[in-house]
Amino acid sequence: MTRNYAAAVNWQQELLSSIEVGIVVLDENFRVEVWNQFMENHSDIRPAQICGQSLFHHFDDIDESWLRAKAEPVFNLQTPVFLIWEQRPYLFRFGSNRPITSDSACMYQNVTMFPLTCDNGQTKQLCMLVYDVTDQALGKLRVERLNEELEYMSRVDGMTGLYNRRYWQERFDSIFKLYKRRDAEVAAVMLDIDHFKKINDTYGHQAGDKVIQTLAGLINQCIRETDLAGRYGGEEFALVLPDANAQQAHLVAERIRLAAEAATVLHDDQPIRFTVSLGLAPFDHEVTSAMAWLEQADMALYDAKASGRNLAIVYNEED
Ligand SMILES: Nc1nc2c(ncn2[C@@H]2O[C@H](COP(=O)(O)OP(=O)(O)OP(=O)(O)O)[C@@H](O)[C@H]2O)c(=O)[nH]1
Repeated sequence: MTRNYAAAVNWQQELLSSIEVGIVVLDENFRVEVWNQFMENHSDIRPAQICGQSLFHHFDDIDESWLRAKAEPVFNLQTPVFLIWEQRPYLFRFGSNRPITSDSACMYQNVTMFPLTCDNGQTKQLCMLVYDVTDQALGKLRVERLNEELEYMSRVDGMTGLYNRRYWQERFDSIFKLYKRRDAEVAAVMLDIDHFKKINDTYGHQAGDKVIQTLAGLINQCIRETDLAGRYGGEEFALVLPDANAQQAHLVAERIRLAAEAATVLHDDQPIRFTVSLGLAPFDHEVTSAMAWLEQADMALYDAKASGRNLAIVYNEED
């Protein structure tokens, strides 16, 4: 061995040891030929323990048939293959050395596999480069989570947890368009707390807020998951009940009305009772816009108020 050649081999060894990337060389049977310092540090497996042995023998949580299928083009077509953390968070289950306050117990990894070609042009080995992308992945996951939270907050009324008016209206408009093309039943409901001003005036605004929150909870208990409930205004709520004809929607409305009538809200040890009025409008193909449909429910609500309150009334064109 010449002096220059020996020095080059030494540098290569140092390079393999100091680089902050995992380097693994595998033969066609997935036996390990090279296992650098990065891999040793994170796995606690020394090269002498793993070289010459099957990778799967040491990492039985790696899905063998999946990895073999992924590596096939590297051996057969001599093309590189990339495994990214978004598809699988990691190939090797290594602990993350991030602070325990971070959300990751494991190291997120991107892995590149590329062919090592012999002089005769054949590929008998592949090289894996294992990149620690934990910071990048956690950053991206955090941004995604924040965006989801923002989207949720932009749709929901902070006081009740029901949809806010803007989002409810948006969904209502698309439901209207959908049912215009369908031959199916759906009903819109508007409901409003009776004499709410009196509740505010008697018990205070905070007590009024509690009544609104209690009613929102009752509405949620009385409707299906597929129904759409929103806070339309101060003490006014709007619902859409898919697959409900006038009679079925009236049953739901009555359930809400009776639940409100039976509820007691405690504020400063004072029991507060309240009732609600509801107006229902089953979808009618003749109706020309979502707004016109909602106005029918509003007219029925007006009717319920005018007829004495604590009532659920179905819109009737003749009235
Ligand atoms: N506590 C509280 N009050 C609100 C809120 N939004 C609106 N209000 C009050 O709700 C009251 C609604 O009063 P009105 O529209 O006169 O209706 P009402 O007293 O319920 O009478 P009817 O609907 O005719 O039975 C007003 O006093 C508003 O100030 C809110 O978020 N919290």
